[in-house]
Amino acid sequence: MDPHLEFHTPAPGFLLADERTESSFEQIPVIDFADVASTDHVKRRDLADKIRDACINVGFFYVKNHPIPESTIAGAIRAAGDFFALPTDSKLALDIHKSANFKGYTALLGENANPEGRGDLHEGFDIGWEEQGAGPMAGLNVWPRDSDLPGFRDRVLEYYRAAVKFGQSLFPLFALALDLPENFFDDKTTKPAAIMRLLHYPPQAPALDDDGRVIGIGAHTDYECFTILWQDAAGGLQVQNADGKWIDAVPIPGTFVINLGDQFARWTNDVFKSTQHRVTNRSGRERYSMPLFFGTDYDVLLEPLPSCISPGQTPKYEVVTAGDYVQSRLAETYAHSKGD
Ligand SMILES: O=C(O)CCC(=O)C(=O)O
Ligand SMILES: [Fe+2]
Repeated sequence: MDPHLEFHTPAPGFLLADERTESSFEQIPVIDFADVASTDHVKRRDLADKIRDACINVGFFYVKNHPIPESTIAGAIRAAGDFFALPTDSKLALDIHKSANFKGYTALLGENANPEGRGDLHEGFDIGWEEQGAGPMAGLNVWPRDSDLPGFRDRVLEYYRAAVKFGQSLFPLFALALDLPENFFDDKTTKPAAIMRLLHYPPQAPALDDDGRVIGIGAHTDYECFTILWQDAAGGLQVQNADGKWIDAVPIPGTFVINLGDQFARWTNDVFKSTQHRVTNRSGRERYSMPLFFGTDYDVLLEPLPSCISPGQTPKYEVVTAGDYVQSRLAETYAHSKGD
């Protein structure tokens, strides 16, 4: 049997629900992924245990020794710089509001991640899974003309494919971390609902956030299972602990940040944390980042895992499909600028 598919037998009576904490972390753990492709089950179990710890206590962790080549990252970031430097009219020709499935360009203040906010001080470019029939969120991406931006599409797709592959390699580890068979998510992630964004945050002018309602991206949780985030050296990402304190997710060269989203919180009845986070770019220079949000296939039901519900406990969330959930959250986020 392929050791990756080996079934892990949970300890008798093991209840993940008993592990739920409201811990007030002060630091975001760094996890070494050198053993991610190991066929040694003990090493993978060890990695999964570290992931479980981070998911239960923080909802965020850094990954070092990740598999994405630095040249692929550099190519995508160069593409982002070139794209956001285009004239506004060329970018608005790709306006996300013209797309049926949330693909394309979001102008400054076009998104409002926190409903209390007045628009987010970033611009973005979104692409996703192109295969038709993968649900209403899938469909063709929109791209600038190659003559306007030679090489853009190839560089962005090279990064997208590498990040999707990385994401696919994480699902078996999350399954192990949840004491499930490593292949638990295989039939739920056949058409990866993976949305990737290029983000550009101009330096934050002090006057803008007089009332704290216009920042780079307002406090929010992500909607999918997990996010693979590359951030540049500018800093400004913060993560909220259970006491409400904002902890800096300082950029660490050579790492990715992984954070959990609402789909995993729903599978686990909040044993795994979908942690609030926000960005304020006070570095005095441009900030670029690239999140890839990895969800399950559109029709997968977000049903709580039995091990995450204590006897007599009522599940916290109504069961919905993963796709309907993400689609409704995206609609809320962009409603703010629709029709402008
Ligand atoms: O830019 C970042 O560092 C975070 C972006 C983010 O939280 C998001 O797009 O959901
Ligand atoms: Fe986020």
